[in-house]
Amino acid sequence: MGSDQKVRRVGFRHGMSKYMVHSCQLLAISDTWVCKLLNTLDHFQLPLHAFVASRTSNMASNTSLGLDLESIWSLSTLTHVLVAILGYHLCLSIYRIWFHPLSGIPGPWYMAASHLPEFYYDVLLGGKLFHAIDAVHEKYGPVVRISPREVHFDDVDMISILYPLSGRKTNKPIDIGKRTGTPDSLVATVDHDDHRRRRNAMSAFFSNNSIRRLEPIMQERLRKLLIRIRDHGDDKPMVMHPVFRACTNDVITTYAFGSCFNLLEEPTFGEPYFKSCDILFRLEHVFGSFFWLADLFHHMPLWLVPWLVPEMRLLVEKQQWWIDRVREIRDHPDREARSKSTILEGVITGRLVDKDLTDKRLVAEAQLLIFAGEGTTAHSLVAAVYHVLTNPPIFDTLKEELTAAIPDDKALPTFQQIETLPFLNAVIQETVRLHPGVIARQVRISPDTPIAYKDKYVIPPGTMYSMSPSTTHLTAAEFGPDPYVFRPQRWIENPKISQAFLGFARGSRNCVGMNLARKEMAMILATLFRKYDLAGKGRKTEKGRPTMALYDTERKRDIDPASDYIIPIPQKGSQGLRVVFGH
Ligand code: HEM
Repeated sequence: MGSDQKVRRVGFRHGMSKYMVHSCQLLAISDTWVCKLLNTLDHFQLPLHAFVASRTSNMASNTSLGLDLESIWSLSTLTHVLVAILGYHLCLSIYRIWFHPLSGIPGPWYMAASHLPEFYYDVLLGGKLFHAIDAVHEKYGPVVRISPREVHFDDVDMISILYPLSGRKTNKPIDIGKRTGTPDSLVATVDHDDHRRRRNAMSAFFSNNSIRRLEPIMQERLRKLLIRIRDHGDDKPMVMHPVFRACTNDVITTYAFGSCFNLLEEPTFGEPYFKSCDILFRLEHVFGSFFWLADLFHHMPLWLVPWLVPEMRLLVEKQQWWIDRVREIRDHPDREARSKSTILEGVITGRLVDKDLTDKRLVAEAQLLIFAGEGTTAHSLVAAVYHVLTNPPIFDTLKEELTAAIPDDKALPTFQQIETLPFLNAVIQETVRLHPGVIARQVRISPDTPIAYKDKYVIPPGTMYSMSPSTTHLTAAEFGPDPYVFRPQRWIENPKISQAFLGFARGSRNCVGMNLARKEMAMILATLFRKYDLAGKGRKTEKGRPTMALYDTERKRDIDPASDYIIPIPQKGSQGLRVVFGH
């Protein structure tokens, strides 16, 4: 185990003991509170009966006593209701720990007993369950029960069994739709067969051949990106996340609808809009814990949302734009004859059934495409730039490869030039391993077939099970003794390690946009690192050559995930990756 990983592990252990203490405190507090309440009520019972009896005898002569009696009765009813609720939860917890079909799976009793730990880590602490899960694996082994109804794995040998490409049905729980507010989008589709039909309508747009049509669109955006960087001014730190997010948003919106918001041209790179979207991500765990709240929120009319949450106005405006575009395509009299150059045109005119073509589902699909296609790739791009700039030997190897492939440093790269560059591809793969743009657990359900774990345990059909890239990518033996270290060469030395890679998920529900994500990353990284030289301590730069260097950016604070809100979020107060350019 490398020293960095040890540090991380010790950090986890420390974090875990802290979390355990917190959860025990929480349970203890609620327990004490409940005991106190019961004692008080118990204590109250006898005097209450005596009081009721004495008052009842006087009732006929004093009408005001009727009111007292009512409040007394309601108090007594409340006592019974509370005791019944507590009794029910106690029995349920006992059942879940000792008699549930998952009771033999290792894991802490409090996670088996209730959803309270999930609520505590994800809602109260803010997206921290993923750290707690790592610590639970460390203590209980590669298969653990992390909630009354979910089993989590950290075993590379299970990947092909848990995430098959074909051969058995793979469902998803309704949770994902509730959390994201897109219950009928592809990623949240519960039923296996519905998913296959919807995925087929979209997947052709993401083949390597299909995305070739995006080359001029990407090049045009890259030209704009370079202009914005030049105009930003020399030696002035540039916050890169919104810049990359604007770039990826423009590309995916154009591909989905045929036009975009030109966020790269906005002075703020669309940051206020992104902040507006992030509120939805921040609500994810709250909605996951309170489905009724999710339903209430997602069923309210669109105009009411900014009225209740003014910060979401910009997102609602974009949602209205998506709705208008979807209706325009779907309700076009000559729908079938329309060209199918955009994803939405393809989806709408594809072989779908009526229930797939409702306003609600199509807008959810549009929202999924935009959200899945922008922040994810931008997050990984930020991490890639950080690692290349902090590792001069990696920068030099990449520069050498790019210089050979793209002889003219004033020209933008073409798809053909960057397609087969082993080191650039290794940089991308290593980045997504350490910094996947989707950090959420990859949850699935096998609806009909039980899943066996090495003759030890059987996961019954209908059970939620999951794996997480943030766990497996730091523990799998495939990644050697230094899994926390950014070392692209590992992918060139041993390509077989890809069998432990979960960055884009695996199986029939893996990331449909991964070719696009890889291509966007390759084009943006090739453009930046071909044009700019690395400046900094001990680096000799040629006079007149453009340079780039990191500005006050730390891995733990600004790059590593501190919270899981589907997308990874860095520590509070972080400004993310900042870079200074010189021209
Ligand atoms: C580095 C960038 C990206 C990463 C790390 C990533 C990762 C993932 C992962 C892990 C999933 C599976 C989620 C689950 O198990 O529930 C997924 C699904 C998906 N991704 Fe990506 N993604 C990236 C970029 C993109 C891009 C550019 C698009 C383009 C629109 C995209 C579209 C989708 C869609 C539509 C799904 C749902 C697929 C399905 O359920 O069949 N992703 N992505």
